[in-house]
This record gives sequence, C-alpha cells and structure tokens, in this order.
Amino acid sequence: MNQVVWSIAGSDSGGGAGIQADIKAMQSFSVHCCTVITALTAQNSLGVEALNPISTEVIESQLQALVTDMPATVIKIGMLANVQQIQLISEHLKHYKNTWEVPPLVVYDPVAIASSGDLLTEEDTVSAIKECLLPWVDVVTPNTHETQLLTGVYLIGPSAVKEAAQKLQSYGAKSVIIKGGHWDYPSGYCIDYCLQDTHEYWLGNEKIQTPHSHGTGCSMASVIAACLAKRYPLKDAFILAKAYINQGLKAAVRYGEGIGPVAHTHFPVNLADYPQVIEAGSWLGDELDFDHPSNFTMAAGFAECQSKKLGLYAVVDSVDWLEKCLAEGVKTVQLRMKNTDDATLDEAIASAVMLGQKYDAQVYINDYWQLAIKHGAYGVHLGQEDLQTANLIEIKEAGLRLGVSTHGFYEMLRAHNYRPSYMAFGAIYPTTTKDMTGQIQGLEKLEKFVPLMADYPTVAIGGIDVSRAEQVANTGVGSVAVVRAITEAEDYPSAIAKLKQCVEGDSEA
Ligand SMILES: Cc1ncc(COP(=O)(O)OP(=O)(O)O)c(N)n1
Ligand SMILES: Cc1nc(C(=O)O)sc1CCOP(=O)(O)O
Ligand SMILES: [Mg+2]
Repeated sequence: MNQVVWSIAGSDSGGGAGIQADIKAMQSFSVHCCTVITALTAQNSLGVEALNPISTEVIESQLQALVTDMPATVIKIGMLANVQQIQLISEHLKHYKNTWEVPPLVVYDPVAIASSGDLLTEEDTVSAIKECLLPWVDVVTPNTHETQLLTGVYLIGPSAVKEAAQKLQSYGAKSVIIKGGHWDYPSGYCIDYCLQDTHEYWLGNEKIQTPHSHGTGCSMASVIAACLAKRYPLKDAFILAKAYINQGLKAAVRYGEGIGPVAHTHFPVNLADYPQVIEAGSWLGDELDFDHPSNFTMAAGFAECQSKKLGLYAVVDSVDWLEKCLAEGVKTVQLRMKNTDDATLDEAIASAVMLGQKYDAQVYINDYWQLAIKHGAYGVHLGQEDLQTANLIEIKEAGLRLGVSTHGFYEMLRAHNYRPSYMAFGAIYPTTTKDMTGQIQGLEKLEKFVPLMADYPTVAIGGIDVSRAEQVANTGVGSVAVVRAITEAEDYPSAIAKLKQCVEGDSEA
C-alpha cells in the first residue's frame, strides 16, 4: 500500500518553506503528500509581508475531503495561525486517534518564527498548543527559539535542552526532537537532541556554511513524517532527515535577493552528509558533558578481515555443525552458542579455533570475547548492547577482528564510530531463529546500507535461504550469513553448494 501523509500547514508564496517544502521533501522519499492549507503567506526571500489565515470552515472542508478517501498514515502539522485553528486541528486529531482502525502518527513542527526572524503566529497561541495540541502529538520538532517560546527554558547548555524536552513531554508530546540549527554549541557544529519516551540521544555534524537555509524546519519534519509513514523507526527517520537537510544545504542556491531555500534532492546517498551518533568518550560527547562509565573501554579501528567479501557465512550453535560447514568449504563461520555453561564454552571455543586453523578458515566467536581472545580466535561478533560492556581495547590490542550487528541507519552509524572489521545488516527477512520483531529491514534498506558502508566488508543476515540468496547478493553485499538455511536443510551439503554459488559465484554447485 502506498503511504499517504497529510501536511497541515501554511503556503509560502516564495516556494521555500511550508506546504511547498513539505510536498517536495516527501516526494524525495516516495511518499504521497496531501495538503490542508491553514494560511496563505505573502513572502519572498527577504521576509514575510502578509499572513492570511484560512477560515476554520475551509480547513474543515479540506480535512473532510481527505478523510473519506485518502486517510493518512502520518499527519504532519506546521503553521497553525491562531487559537481557533489549533483547537480545530486538536479536536480532529483526537477523533482520528480514537476512531481510526490504524490511528495516524502525528508529527508537529511548531512554526513560530521564520528564518527571516518574522513571527508567524499570533502570540496567544502558545498556551493552546500546550493544552490542546501537544497531547495528540507523537513527535514534536521545535528549533531553539520555539523550544524557548513553548517551555520558557532558555537553552544555555545540554542540561537545559534536556529540561526543555522533558517539559514538552509533560505537555503530552511522546517524543521530542530539539533542533540545534540556531544553537552554535559547540561552536561550528549543529547538534540535535531526541528524547524518545525515556531514551535520549544526540546527533551532530559540522555546520554547513550557507545563508540559504529557508525551509529547513518544515523539510526536516516532513522527512521524519515520510519515514515514519514507511514504518521506519524514529531514530532512523531522524538520521535520514538530518542527512537530507545536510545534502540540501550543500546544494542550496538563491532565487531572490535574500535567503534561498534548502534544496530538495533525493534519498541521501553520501556518507559525508550523514550525522554522527554522539557517543560517550567522543569529542562531541565530552563537549555535551556525557558521563563516562567507570570501566570505559571505547576503541576504534579494528584489524582488517582477510578479504573485502566474506562470502557465505555460516552461523552455527555447535562445534559439530562448525566442522560440517568447514568440511563443505565454508570459509567464514561463527560459533553462536547460547545458554551454555562455562566449561563447555571454553572447550567448544578452543576446538572451534583449532578447526579454523585446520581448514584455513575464519572463525568468529559470538558474544564470548574473553574466550575468543584467550584461544586466539580470528574474530568476535558483537551486538549493539555488547559495545557498551565488552572491553573493546582488549579486543583491538589482541588483534582480533570485530564484526558488529546493526539494525537500521541509527545502529549502522553508531557501529561506524567504532570502525569495526565488518558490518552486519539484519534482519533482512523475518526469521524464527531469533526474535527480531520490529527490526526487519527488507531489501530496499539493504540496498541503501551497502553503498553507504562501502569501505567495510558487509554481511546480510536474517531469514535468508537458497531462494532469497541471489536477490540479497544482487544488492552488492559481500556476504550472506545464514543459520537455518544450512542447519535445517534436508541436504545441507547441497544447500551450502547452492548458497556459495549465489553468494560467491562458485561454479561447483
Ligand atoms: C553475522 C551476524 N550478524 C548478526 C548477528 C547477531 O548478533 P547479536 O546482535 O550479537 O545477536 P546474537 O547473535 O548474540 O543473538 C550475528 N550473530 N552474526
Ligand atoms: C542471529 C541473528 N541475528 C540477526 C540480526 O538481524 O542481527 S537475524 C539472526 C537469525 C538468523 O537466522 P536465520 O538465518 O535462521 O534466519
Ligand atoms: Mg551476540
């Protein structure tokens, strides 16, 4: 089903912000944008000359036309020009949320001040936004001025940003993204903050030096709305929105005498446009006063894999299966044993390492990095949570390769901070081997991950079998990791031969 997003916003006669920006940004992400126009502004690149609110009757009629025929997956709200409009939209959101079979998600970009400095809404709207609208909002995306206007918190540093976000949550917004485009802290950087339920994170990149930034707020919220409509998690939507804006700022040009609009381009494909996921221990993390855990062991730049393409990658739960795969010529294998006692693990990992040497293959150990170091394994494979607890300095100093699991754009960029030996993307398809609910990526996203991480050996995992291996390999991914496609095959040597053929082009199959 094609996704529909409604944009409830004002028209910018200059074509750079408002409804005009929203349509273009959503189009770049292949999402259809329906519009409900709240105001006709007369503006150009020099400023806002007039603000003409649309009557609530006309707004209502636009909503009515859409509701019967093109219901929204996500509703993106921008300029609401007066208290009556805020009340009307709030009533409708309440109704949609309570009555639609699939309630829409609501993204609200509180348009209060244009980049020209003009006030775009009547002053008595602030309390109506807080009392009536925010309780129906899933994601609110204020800039620093709007945050200060809505919360009264003056954003003098990271702790004030957090305090303001909590205040916005206390008014009812589920998630808060505070955009730091107008906040020169640290100097020369653009740092954004997200409070998602109780989980918080920061994204940052060097500020792109251009005066032509008109429409960045509307466009960013529209990309978030488009990505949520495609059922991307908010973290990934936020990453993609920042990358899209960075790309657009680099390509922005002027059309009048004043500030030009951010350019509307396409899905961001250049890693240089993507923000950094800010981690404790990084320079930006220190600038933002992140706490270091007492046993902090962050490391980056791990030993290289023997080749850029790891080929067929067997992930198995016993030494017996490991040897069977090696004997059939699989060169990349992982011992993934769960719920096993220490003595058995120690013995199994020692045997797995010896088998790797015997068959001249690369054996990775899942989870148990200390035993992998002890027995001199070729590498370890860690999940995102393990990055916080494993001693990465010890792994790096022992010369072991590090493979890292990622599930989406956010985790991919987080893993990139560590410069691992390879990057795994999952779960590509649903799988019964492990609960991957809400983390299925599909081929469309895999096709985006692979070129972005082109400097790494790449691995696809999750639900891949002989019938799917070829289309997965066609994305350019260098390796396909499988569990059941081998261990549950009726004839595993034949399954291995076919998988190797798809992934490595091995002509023996
Ligand atoms: C090649 C490869 N990719 C991903 C995983 C998953 O690892 P992780 O996230 O650590 O989860 P568990 O495997 O420990 O359940 C993997 N093992 N191998
Ligand atoms: C172990 C594992 N990790 C995944 C991830 O996405 O990180 S998916 C997965 C299970 C892969 O098993 P199968 O090939 O049987 O579907
Ligand atoms: Mg693991």
